[in-house]
Amino acid sequence: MSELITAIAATARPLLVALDFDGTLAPLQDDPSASRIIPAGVDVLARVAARPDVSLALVSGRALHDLHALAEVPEGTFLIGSHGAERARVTRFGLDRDVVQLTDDEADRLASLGARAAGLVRGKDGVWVETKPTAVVVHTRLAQDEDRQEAEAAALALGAELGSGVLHGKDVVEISVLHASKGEALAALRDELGARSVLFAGDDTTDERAFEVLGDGDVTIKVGPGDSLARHRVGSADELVEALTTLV
Ligand SMILES: O=P(O)(O)OC[C@H]1O[C@H](O[C@H]2O[C@H](CO)[C@@H](O)[C@H](O)[C@H]2O)[C@H](O)[C@@H](O)[C@@H]1O
Repeated sequence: MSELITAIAATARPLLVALDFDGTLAPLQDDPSASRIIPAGVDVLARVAARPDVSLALVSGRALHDLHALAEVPEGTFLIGSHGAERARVTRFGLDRDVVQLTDDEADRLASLGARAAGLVRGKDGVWVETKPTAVVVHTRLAQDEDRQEAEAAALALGAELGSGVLHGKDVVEISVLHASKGEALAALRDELGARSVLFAGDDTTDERAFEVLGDGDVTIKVGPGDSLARHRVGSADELVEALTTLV
């Protein structure tokens, strides 16, 4: 932890603090609608965002409207949703957002994906489908091993057939009709803001795309166990929030 705190203190300014949501700020839940940022996180993010030399962003796989509803972040926060396919900024009047426009082919494939995914989960206990503006997600957190393996294999095959991008995260297979990644979205936001350094924290394999685009002067933090390109590691959302207090 002390190495991480030293690295955070040494970041060049302006600094972009970009954080994943599920598993990073909000402990994982069986029901995604029950996810909440930990209370200490709400407070520290408000204080981080108030710093004149720091910008705050959440970079999530969540659909943007979902992320906005769950993340209690202050005005000015950038929200990147659907793994980079959606983007907005929080204002006092609501979200200032870029609306995703699907082509006819993408819209048709999304509709087919929804129908085919619904078919592949039928009869499998604990497997269900979440739909997003650019993707469908097959969730397997509550399934027993056999149903989980079958559902994930079928979802990956469906993704190869109809998707433009497939991500295999924690108990989810996400099939998108757009090419998007947290890495591309984070690099674009960094350029736009002219940030001299970036702090990014994430817990899942999908966050590795963001770690990939960061360099020596940046701070990369893996939350929890698992292989990672990140230089630093914390055990939980509480530890991450504790480290972020260094900024304020
Ligand atoms: O990029 P993230 O902010 O980590 O979002 C990734 C996915 O998060 C949600 O699923 C994950 O969290 C759920 C609630 O804790 C959990 O039940 C599920 O197993 C996790 O994979 C969300 O439902 C997905 O749409 C996001 O893409």
